Formats: sequence, structure tokens, C-alpha cells
Amino acid sequence: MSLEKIRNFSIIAHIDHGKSTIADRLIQMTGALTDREMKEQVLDSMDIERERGITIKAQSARLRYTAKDGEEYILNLIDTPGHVDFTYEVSRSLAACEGALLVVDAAQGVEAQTMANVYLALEHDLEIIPVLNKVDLPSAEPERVKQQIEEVIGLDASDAIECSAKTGFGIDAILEALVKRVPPPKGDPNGPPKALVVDSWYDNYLGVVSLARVYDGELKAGSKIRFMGVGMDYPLDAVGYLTPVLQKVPSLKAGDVGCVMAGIKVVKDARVGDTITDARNPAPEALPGFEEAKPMVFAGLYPVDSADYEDLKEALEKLSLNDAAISYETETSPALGFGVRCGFLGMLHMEIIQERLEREFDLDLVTTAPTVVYQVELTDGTSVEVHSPADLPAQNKREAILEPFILASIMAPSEYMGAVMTLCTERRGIQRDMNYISDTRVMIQYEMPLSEVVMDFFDRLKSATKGYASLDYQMLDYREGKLVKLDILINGDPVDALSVIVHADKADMRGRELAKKMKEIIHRQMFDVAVQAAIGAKIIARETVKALRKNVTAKCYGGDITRKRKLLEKQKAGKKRMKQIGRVEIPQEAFLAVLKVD
Ligand SMILES: Nc1nc2c(ncn2[C@@H]2O[C@H](COP(=O)(O)OP(=O)(O)OP(=O)(O)O)[C@@H](O)[C@H]2O)c(=O)[nH]1
Repeated sequence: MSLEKIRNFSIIAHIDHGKSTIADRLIQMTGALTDREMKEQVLDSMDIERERGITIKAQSARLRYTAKDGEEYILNLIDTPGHVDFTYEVSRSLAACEGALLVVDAAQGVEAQTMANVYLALEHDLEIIPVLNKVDLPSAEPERVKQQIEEVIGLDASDAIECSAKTGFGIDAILEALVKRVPPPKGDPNGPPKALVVDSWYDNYLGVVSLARVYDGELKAGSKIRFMGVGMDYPLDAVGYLTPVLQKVPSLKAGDVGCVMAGIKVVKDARVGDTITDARNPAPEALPGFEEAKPMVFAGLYPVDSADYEDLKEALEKLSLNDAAISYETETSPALGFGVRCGFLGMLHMEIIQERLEREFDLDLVTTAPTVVYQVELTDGTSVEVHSPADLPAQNKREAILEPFILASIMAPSEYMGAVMTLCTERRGIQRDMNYISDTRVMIQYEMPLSEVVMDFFDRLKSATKGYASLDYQMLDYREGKLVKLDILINGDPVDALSVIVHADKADMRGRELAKKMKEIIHRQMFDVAVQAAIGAKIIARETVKALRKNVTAKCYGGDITRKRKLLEKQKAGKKRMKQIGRVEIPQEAFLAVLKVD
């Protein structure tokens, strides 16, 4: 297939605006799959993704399309993950394309995620085709949304395509627009091979499969390839197209998007953003933009039953076969015993990993409150990265603590702006910008410490705006903060896993609230439990969990044995997530409560 007949494109959209449904329609209309093969959502292949309705791992499809001009074209759809945690992956997918469909829900209009992704696409000089989806909805207002796209994003929306992925209306117009408006890929078919890895995943039978966009030359099965970023060579076992079912071919040529299989064992060795070349005829330089995955959030994961520690490590080893972004190291906590300290790209990534460990590997885990990465400058002139409050160097050794700041972009109906601004200010936000994007919607930008956003900011934002706000953020820089470590002592002993790093101005209040909260969470024991909050040696709050006098089951009247049994079972289930600290049992909620205090 000559380069002239190839179109490489992505779909960018805010969550739920219909990206997957449109992708399915395109696959269906080009006959790539029979109806029977066409599962409800082909592109979202993992169970958890389907349940949550989000796309985690990018996958793609090569579609054959005969256009109205009678010519056959190859349309390579490169799917992108749809969440802020995966911005780097999105940027690599977009780098592999010449065009993008910008899908906007015609009833909802432009959202924060739409903006962020459009800016990424513009950075890569992509031809952007605005698509207004869901025009079948009675509440759809395509004209108004077109105007919004022009005013807010600054894109010409006069030839935006109106479609309904639900009914199939307008899908043919999308296919024609891809052929007519997206430029064909450029490249030197005879030069030394150069291909960009846009996704890698682990397959039980094939090992690591990488999806790559070839810029120059040809990747031939049987040749020897090199991953330039990690500097490793492999024999290239096979290459193929995703149609979306894998179809092996002898080689991938310039302009192609296809799969590369080289018997690689872990996805860390075939990283997104790396350049593949021929080991015997290497490209003089790699493609720009290769970055190591950088974890932003760290949390301790501890098995409830310490006998499961080896299982936890084995499970993480298996998960990292398929996830280049996860990092972990052994950690011992005097309170929680043996566990691991895990690094994640963001909160969603953390939730996914936790859920997979529990669901797929049947592990019961206690998770400590997630922390951002702090940079601590020491009195001896050196500096260290701190991933856990427990590792914070002593006060007399510290010169300064620096914390990561983000730029948060929030869109919400104007009537909720007061509530949004209050929330952002509470979280130490500094307002940067505020714009009306329509008569009723406002976009507001705040610089905020990442630590204030990590845990429940999005939930709070949603409830302050009745679910109408959308949020996007990007990393800015590290800034010095007046930060202190707040410790929680249970019966006089500090529990390392309950320590948090907080802003000094809020420390007293947080300490008092936290002690109160712990009192509510910690079940009554056979003896009094003292809960104290402290900064350094100074105790700032104290609460007592009073001893239990009676057996709980004594509350049940008469001999209603089923009720009694139910109560005991309920207690047992509750126990699953308890950690014994000294003589006191601490439930899982306690470890997360440290970040949920208002
Ligand atoms: N009425 C109507 N509903 C649609 C249309 N397209 C998609 N939907 C529905 O909108 C919801 C979101 O669609 P998805 O295709 O999963 O959205 P997405 O953008 O892929 O979402 P993420 O994968 O979470 O990013 C689903 O319930 C779809 O059935 C449409 O044209 N009309």
C-alpha cells in the first residue's frame, strides 16, 4: 500500500462522549469484524475497563475502506487512553498520527478533558476534525456546541460532522472526511527503519506485543531489532496488523501501524515512546520525546495476613509484566509488618492496581494513604526524594521541603463557581484564570499542591457541583512549602503508617479532626485506647476510645440464632481488613482517613 493511501488517526474525547462507540461503528462499517465477533465494545478489552467504562490500555485497528472516489484506503485507528493519569501515553499515540477526530457530545458541549487533548493534538500538528456525537438526543444542540468549539478552542467548526454513534447516522461522513482531510503519512521507505512504540502489552502466548508506527524503512520478521531508548536488541519473531484481530504479515513498512513481537518478557523493556530500529542498519538517532514513566503518587500496600506477603510480591511481578508504569520496593513498617511501597502515575492508576491485586489475585490488602513525592533539601546541601512520610528526615536535618504543584483546569456551570472557588482556596489553590466558555459555563484554572488533590478532591468537586464539573490537570513544578509531619499515636506509640505530611497552618486543625475521626473508626476494645495527634514531640490532640463492657452478641434478643450468626459474620467480614497494631485492631478506613479530613 503506497503512503498516499494510508491515514493514521486517533479519536480524542472527554470521558463518555462516545469515543468507544464511534470506534466500534467505524470498525463495523468497514467490515473489519463480523457482527458475531463484534462484542459490545471491542476496543475496551479489559474487564475492569468495561465495568468502569473507561479505556486504560490503548489498542488500535487497521481498517480497509473503499472511499467514494472508488479507491481503497487503509485507515489506522490508534486508540488512546482517556484519563489524566495517562497523558504521556496519549501524547505518544497522537505523535503517531496525522489526524484526529475530536468527538464532542452535542448535548454536553466542550469539557476540560476535551481541551487538554486538543492542545496535545495541536502540539503534534494534527488535522483535527470536529465531530458532534449524540445528535439523536433531544437535548442535542449541535449549532451551539459548534460555536463553543470555535470560541473556546479556536478551531473552525463550520464543517464539523454531526453524527450519532448510536443510530449510525453520520459515520460514513466521518470515514470520507478522514480520507479527504487527514494528510497521508510522510516517510522514507528505503531509509534505516524507525518506528515509534505507541503501546505495549503482555500476551500469555506471544510475550510482549508492541504496537508501533513505522516512520522510515521496513521492519521485517526474522531481522534483528533494537529498542534505542532502553538499548536492547531482539530477534524480530513476527509482525502483524490488528484488524482488530491480529493478522501476521512479512513486514511493516513506512507509514504502517502494526504489532511487533520479539519475545520480550516485560513491557518495561518495550516502553511506550521508545524507537525501534534495525540492529544491523540502525537509524542515526531516535525519535524525540522518549520519557521514563514517572510515578507521581506512592502508597504502602500491606497484606492483611502477613503470610500473604510472598503472594503479594508475586502478584506485583505479574502485573508489572503488563504495566511499565508501576514501580515497587519492599517496605517494612513497624506497625503493618512486611509490605511494598508502590509508585503510581496517579490516583486512577492506583485504584486500578489495587483492584486487580484484590480481584485477580485474591489478596486482602491494607493500603496506606497515598503520598506525593516530596523533595527535601538537607542541611548538608544534598537533597532527597521522599515517597513516604515515614522517610521524612528529622527536622534538624531538613533545610526545606518542596512539594509538586499542578495546574488544575475545572469547567462547571457558572452557578457553582462560588463553591468551586471555595473548595480550591481551601486546598491552597492560587487562582490563575477564569473564562466564560458559554453563557452558563465557566472554565477556571488554579495552581494547587498535588497533595491537596490526591485523595478526595474530585469527589468533593463533583458533589459541590452536583456532578457537573470536569477536571483536568498538568504538572507544573516543585515549590517550597511550610510542611510538617503529623503523627498519630495509639496508646502512646506512633503508628508510622498513619503519619501524614501536612501544611503547618492546617496541622493543628487536621490533628484534632484526625484524632476525633480515629476515635470513631477504631472499634471499642476490651480496654481504653488513647488516640493522640502529635507534631514532633508536641501532642496537639487526644481522644479516648472507651473500653467495651459487654459482648456485642448480648445485644441480640432471645435465642434468635440466625440474627446472632449474621452479626458474627458481619464482624468477621469487617475483620478481614483489620490490622493488629500492638493490642489494638485498626480497620482499613483509618489508614485512608488521614487524607479525608476536611
Ligand atoms: N444517545 C446516544 N448515546 C450514545 C451515543 N454514542 C455513545 N453513546 C452512549 O454514551 C455512553 C458513553 O459512550 P462510550 O463510547 O463508552 O464513551 P467513551 O468516550 O468511549 O468513554 P470512555 O471510554 O470512558 O472514555 C455510552 O452509554 C454510549 O452508549 C450516541 O450517538 N447517542
